[in-house]
Amino acid sequence: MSALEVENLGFAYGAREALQGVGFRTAPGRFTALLGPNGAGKSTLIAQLTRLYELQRGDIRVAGFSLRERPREALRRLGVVFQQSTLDLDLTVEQNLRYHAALHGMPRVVANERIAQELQRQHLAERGRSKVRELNGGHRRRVEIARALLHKPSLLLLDEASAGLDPASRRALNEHVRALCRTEGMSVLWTTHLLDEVQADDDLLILDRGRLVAQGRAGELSAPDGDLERTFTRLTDNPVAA
Ligand SMILES: Nc1ncnc2c1ncn2[C@@H]1O[C@H](COP(=O)(O)OP(=O)(O)OP(=O)(O)O)[C@@H](O)[C@H]1O
Repeated sequence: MSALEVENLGFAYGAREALQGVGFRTAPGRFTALLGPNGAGKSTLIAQLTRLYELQRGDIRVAGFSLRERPREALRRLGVVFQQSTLDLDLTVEQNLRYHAALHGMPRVVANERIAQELQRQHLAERGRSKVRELNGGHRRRVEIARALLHKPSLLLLDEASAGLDPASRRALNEHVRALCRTEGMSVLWTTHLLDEVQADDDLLILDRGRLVAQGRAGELSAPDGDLERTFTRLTDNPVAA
């Protein structure tokens, strides 16, 4: 079964078409990059995936559950790290995670166990008692990943998760999430407008002006010369983002 299936998705803001006939599947245990220049429709797609916006045309399935027919089951299998951080800077890492677990009705004993496991997995075990304000940007993002994974979703969605980080932290975060796929079999959808966050072995989706213009293994899409930047520019008519 696919980790995520998007079927003939269409969305318009009034008369303005933001997504048209978008369809793809992502494989379990894989790092899938959704790449597109500004305005391509990435945020609109994410907003529908997370049910911030109602679906207009088409459907989305998470681990086989349709967002139209079984929205609760679908959302339960989805963990999301949004572009804008929603951590409370004046609470500790553990307090932030406990608060989230309580909001989701997780019994306290279960929550404490899951929090300890997740902090370990995100290499943050020593930072549980630190205030979020004391952490650097990369660590804060990893706290958000821990939080997104508390309810054990099968798909982790990261929306421009590296935005605002310096280049070294950006690379480290990207590597960290790849390692979750490799060693833990996590399915990931990573949206970005930055080509250097894509590697040859990734499954790649390229979105441009509301349409999916390419999908496949990144290394194959950039053949014959292996130059993904040239492929991206050709497909989207867009000079590459810095
Ligand atoms: N609230 C809105 N009202 C009208 N048009 C919108 C609205 N939000 C987005 N759009 C338009 O829909 C299209 C897709 O925008 P969207 O924000 O989904 O793209 P994006 O790929 O996420 O870009 P960015 O990285 O800049 O956020 C763009 O043409 C945008 O101008």
